[in-house]
Amino acid sequence: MAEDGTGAAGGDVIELDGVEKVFDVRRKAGVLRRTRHEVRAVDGISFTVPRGEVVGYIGPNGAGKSTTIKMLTGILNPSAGRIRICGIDPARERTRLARRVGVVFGQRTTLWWDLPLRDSYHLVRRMYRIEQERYRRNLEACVELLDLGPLLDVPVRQLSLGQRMRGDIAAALLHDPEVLYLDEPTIGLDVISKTKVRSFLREVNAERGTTVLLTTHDLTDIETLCRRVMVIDHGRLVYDGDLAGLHAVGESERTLVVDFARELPPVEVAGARCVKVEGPRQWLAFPAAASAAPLVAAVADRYPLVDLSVREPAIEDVIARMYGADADRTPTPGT
Ligand SMILES: Nc1ncnc2c1ncn2[C@@H]1O[C@H](COP(=O)(O)OP(=O)(O)OP(=O)(O)O)[C@@H](O)[C@H]1O
Repeated sequence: MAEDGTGAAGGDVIELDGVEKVFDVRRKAGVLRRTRHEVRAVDGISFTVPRGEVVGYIGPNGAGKSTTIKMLTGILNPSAGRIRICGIDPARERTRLARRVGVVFGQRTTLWWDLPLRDSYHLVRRMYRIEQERYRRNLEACVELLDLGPLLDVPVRQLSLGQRMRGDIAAALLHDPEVLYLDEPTIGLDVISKTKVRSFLREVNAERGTTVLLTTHDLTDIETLCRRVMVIDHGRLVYDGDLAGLHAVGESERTLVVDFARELPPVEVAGARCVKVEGPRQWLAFPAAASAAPLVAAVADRYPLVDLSVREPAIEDVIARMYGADADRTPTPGT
């Protein structure tokens, strides 16, 4: 990627080399005394992301994900190492970089609380000096794909979490960013909103070739959107590959939750084991890297099936299993 930040087609859009972030934390240790210690939130991370790739950036709570994203936007300065986004150093040229990236933080909105969505978007347009025709085109596409039409005149504070999130994602895309950072974009959303957000992001990536870095605690986000996943733990990159590989390394399991027409003894099917029975409902654990289709076919063939769903393992479980810390535990079946 050109150092001048011109962002030539192709090449690596996100580049990190030996990046560290150390926080200096002071704690009260008496009436007048304060102790100081260091929190090494990001501890020597290197990776590159080529243009157009959608990458999952996952890890347990406190692993260093948000700190990384804040450094990639220029909000935080790295303590060591080198970062380039579209060839730009985020800490030195935050404003110039802002024109090339979009950011969505699931836990807080970038919209104006008391303004209707439409007015928030006008302000975004003026802030980024988006040319009128481009703005109209982008807004139209977002409104259609994210079902925002009926919400445009509603003040942001009156929107549900799912509606607000869709509104935030549209705001982040109005200036056609080349790179999109999404920090927990589906957190707290219902199933329908999650599906809408995921299919919209797929469309944006396919149509515009936007490079996406996504942090999430929801493995279905990763499964539907990312071919590549990076795992960070204690500030270090501990895995970089595809999701199937991650499941294989962690020997993780998914769960087929099956409702039968009546109560049955634990069913026996090849490739799965029954881990819980509750009335006519049973939980069958199977290797997460395997397809659910043959298992579903085998169960449907031999038993009176009413309904079924597939549960993904929790990201925390997958990572714990990577280290063998939890190797003997069966996944916690949901209800
Ligand atoms: N401003 C700060 N001052 C001191 N310590 C911080 C600061 N920001 C983050 N940390 C610490 O750095 C570590 C990484 O935090 P970070 O928020 O990046 O984790 P995360 O992976 O995003 O976690 P979560 O999934 O809970 O959002 C944690 O130990 C956190 O307490």
